[in-house]
Amino acid sequence: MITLKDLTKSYRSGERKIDVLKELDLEIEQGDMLAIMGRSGSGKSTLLNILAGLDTPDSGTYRYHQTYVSEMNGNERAKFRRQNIGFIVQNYALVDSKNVFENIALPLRYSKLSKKEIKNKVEHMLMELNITKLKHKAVDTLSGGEMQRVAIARALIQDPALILADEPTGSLDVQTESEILDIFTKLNQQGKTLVIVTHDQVVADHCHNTYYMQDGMVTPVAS
Ligand SMILES: Nc1ncnc2c1ncn2[C@@H]1O[C@H](COP(=O)(O)OP(=O)(O)OP(=O)(O)O)[C@@H](O)[C@H]1O
Repeated sequence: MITLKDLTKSYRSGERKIDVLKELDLEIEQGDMLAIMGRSGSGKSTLLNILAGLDTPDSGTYRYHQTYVSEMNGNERAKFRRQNIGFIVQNYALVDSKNVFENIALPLRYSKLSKKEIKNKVEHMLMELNITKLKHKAVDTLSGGEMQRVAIARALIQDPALILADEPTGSLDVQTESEILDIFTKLNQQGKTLVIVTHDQVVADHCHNTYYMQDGMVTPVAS
């Protein structure tokens, strides 16, 4: 599904150049559920942002099925992202001024769907994630677990094939983490591919494969 080849990425910080990715290679199979672990600052978020098309490598290639994302311009990447990627972050990134329904509907704002079609889609998503009763609530009144369910619903509303999650359970208690992991497992069983950046071995244990990021590269961890 995905082939990353010889990816490099550096950042400048004043006079200093930080080489974050150093000729990184990675293959991700369709239907995989993959954890990426590694120390703070090792480049996990950088890698995830490149996979999402939010950031670009300095060199190397990123192939998604038959298309080269690494050759796309900004507009093409934005379209690629809308069509293929669901992105979930640790702190949910919900819009406080909008309620649960409106947050989940956000990615559809440029779609050609009618109001009724959007309503149906969002209501289906609310049901799937068992949060129908939260529909009209302000997001800043929700618990962490509820916020993450809303964020997952929003990430899934366009039915992306690839779900990228950056520390998705990092702010949650053990019980809520377990519920979110069950949701991820169910999504994977429905055919979604998941890549999860995590510091948490419990999360990695739920995945089929784990990679460790170090020295700008990823290596598989034997299970
Ligand atoms: N936009 C940026 N400008 C400058 N330096 C950056 C930028 N983004 C990341 N970095 C640096 O690149 C390195 C890798 O950062 P990254 O966030 O990818 O690591 P990480 O493994 O996800 O860390 P953490 O586990 O703490 O989230 C760090 O040294 C970071 O300071």
